[in-house]
Amino acid sequence: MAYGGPSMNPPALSGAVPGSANLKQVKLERESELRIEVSEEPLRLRVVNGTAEIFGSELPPEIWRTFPPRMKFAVFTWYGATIEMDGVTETDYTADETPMVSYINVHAILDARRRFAKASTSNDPESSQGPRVIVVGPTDSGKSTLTKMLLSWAAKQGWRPTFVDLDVGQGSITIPGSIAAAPIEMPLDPVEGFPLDMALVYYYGHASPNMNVELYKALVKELAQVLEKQFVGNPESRAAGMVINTMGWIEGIGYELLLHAIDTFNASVVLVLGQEKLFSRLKDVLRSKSNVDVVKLHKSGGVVARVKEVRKRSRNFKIQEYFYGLSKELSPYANTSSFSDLQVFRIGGGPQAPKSALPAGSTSVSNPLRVTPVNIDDRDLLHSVLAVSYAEEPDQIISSNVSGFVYVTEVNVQKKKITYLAPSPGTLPSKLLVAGSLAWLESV
Ligand SMILES: Nc1ncnc2c1ncn2[C@@H]1O[C@H](COP(=O)(O)OP(=O)(O)OP(=O)(O)O)[C@@H](O)[C@H]1O
Repeated sequence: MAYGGPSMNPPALSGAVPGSANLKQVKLERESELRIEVSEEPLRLRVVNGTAEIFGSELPPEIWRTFPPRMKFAVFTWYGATIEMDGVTETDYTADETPMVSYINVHAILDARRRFAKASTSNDPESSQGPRVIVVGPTDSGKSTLTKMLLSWAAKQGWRPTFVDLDVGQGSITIPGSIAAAPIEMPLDPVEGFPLDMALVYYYGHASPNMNVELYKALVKELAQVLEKQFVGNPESRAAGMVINTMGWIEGIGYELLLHAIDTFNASVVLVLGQEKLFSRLKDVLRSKSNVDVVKLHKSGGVVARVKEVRKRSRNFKIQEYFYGLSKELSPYANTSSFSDLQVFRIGGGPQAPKSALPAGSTSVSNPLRVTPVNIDDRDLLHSVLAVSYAEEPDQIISSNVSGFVYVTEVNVQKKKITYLAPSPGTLPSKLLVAGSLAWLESV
């Protein structure tokens, strides 16, 4: 089967349904998908006949679901289905050339490895460890989408795999600028996405690892160590293994960081999406590791590329979603504290000059892991997103995960008061807050 670009087949049965101007039915043949870009208005959709799934998560029959503006997704069917849409889309078309068969084959192999790990009676940490999958590839190759599918298919079969998100640029579990992990107990909701309630979150504070590479690595290591400890006491989740999503930065330092993640999480399966060069580099460099499989997979023709501006906007939406909910249905709580009740810290000395930019022979003197207090008076914090650390002392900040985030809406220097939004009421679980370079303007 060829996995080239989309084949723009006209839907076999398509047209307005009497009763609503925007109601349309689409009949999908087996192993084909309906690719949709939602317009600025929400779209309702349901399965009328047959079975269909969105990125690995099956849609219940007959029930209307509402998809938010600008969402891009595909409704895929293994055996054929009729889909009904109510609303105006930006684009919708069917495609029968998809890489889904190769993706489900990967899932089947992972499933067999999970069973093997579960059946292992020995205490050998190797054989009782399920697959540790890392998905890598350039930007817009469909990494997050493949990650979702693998997790949802595994959860559907009763596994409880751990999702790890190392992509600080977009942030699937929580706001961008974070790395996080969460157990996935059931197929992901196609609209709600990843569950946040049991997530283990570390705050890096920037949208690109470039801003402080050493900090990024330190947090990745911290997260991996905590998960490792959790696996020791939990054979079920150990056998289910993990699926790790990475960022699309695959050149230079980005490539080094991929190798660092593969090594730190002891990945056993590296899935390379959409780039021959990366596949061949990783295959070469990991050749000596007999327990690591490097697998090349085709990118889906349905993946929608996002330009820099769109990425920035989607980061802003993600922050907005954290405080206001997906459809702005939540109201965050505004709190005011005295400067003296909170302590805000920054990690590292701001952006580091790349080595190449320094005079020959010199090295940067700033310590990228230094934790320094921020003077709240200087108003720099206005519109910042701050993480609430679980650290008890400032020197524990790097090794501590965070309970959540606040957004600074006002800094009153005269009264020495700071006002912020928080997703839940009451006092913050900690007085130690962490600042980065992540800011947000509510109007965006
Ligand atoms: N088959 C498909 N049909 C329609 N839309 C799709 C399909 N596959 C992926 N998409 C959409 O394309 C966009 C990009 O996909 P995805 O986020 O998986 O890429 P990525 O490689 O993880 O991106 P990043 O560069 O941010 O790491 C998403 O909005 C996703 O929902």
